[in-house]
Amino acid sequence: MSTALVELRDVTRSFPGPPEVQALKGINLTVNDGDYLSIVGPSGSGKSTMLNILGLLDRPSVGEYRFDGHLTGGLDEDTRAAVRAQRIGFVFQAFHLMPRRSVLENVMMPMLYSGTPRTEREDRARDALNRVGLSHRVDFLPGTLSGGERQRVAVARAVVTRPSLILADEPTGNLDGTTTTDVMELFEELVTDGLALIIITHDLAVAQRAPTCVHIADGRVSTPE
Ligand SMILES: Nc1ncnc2c1ncn2[C@@H]1O[C@H](COP(=O)(O)OP(=O)(O)OP(=O)(O)O)[C@@H](O)[C@H]1O
Repeated sequence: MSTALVELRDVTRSFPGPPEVQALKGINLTVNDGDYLSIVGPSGSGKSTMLNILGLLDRPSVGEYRFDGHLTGGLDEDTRAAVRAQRIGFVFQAFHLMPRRSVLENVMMPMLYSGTPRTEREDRARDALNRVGLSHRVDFLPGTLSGGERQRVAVARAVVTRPSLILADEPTGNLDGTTTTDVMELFEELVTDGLALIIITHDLAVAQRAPTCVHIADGRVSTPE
């Protein structure tokens, strides 16, 4: 049996408070290479907490998180940061691009501390931008782009390190209908190439595009479909 990319086992995350909040309660989740799943649930149900744990930005209070078969609980912060930088790409609702840097520089940024020579970083960033259909925008500043273009830059930045997993938190929340479809089609091409994609969304039409939709309510997975 091949190793799962992501495995949460009985994961609970409590915030001490007071009052104490149990944001996640006994979550089990397995994600394999090339899996595509959406996470939906009401505000405050634990979606971002789960994404933070999956992205190694936070740790379970109880339970285990294995990434590519390795237990992550005992890893120090530097190792976690390295795994995050090499294996996980993040896409956010508000794009989080650096406003004073060109599109190309934004996409080169995740490789800055990887030791990759500048020429290779630039080639890879140009490839990633080509991939998202923005080769004509490399020298632009993010503020001069449309919302859909900005999110495509963010997708290029997320994939430029060739990660195994993309975590997307409301990636279409600031986009209109047509642009949402464009960005989702782009994500889905990445899944076809073997990346695993986990997307948090309030948009049911977006959620239903994924073959697996995980519903969270009050910190528990309620009805996986
Ligand atoms: N750092 C924290 N300290 C204390 N409580 C927290 C913290 N982070 C999250 N919580 C609580 O945990 C619960 C889950 O929060 P979380 O942000 O994961 O929900 P969510 O489903 O992502 O919500 P939304 O859709 O509104 O973003 C909430 O009750 C929240 O108040």
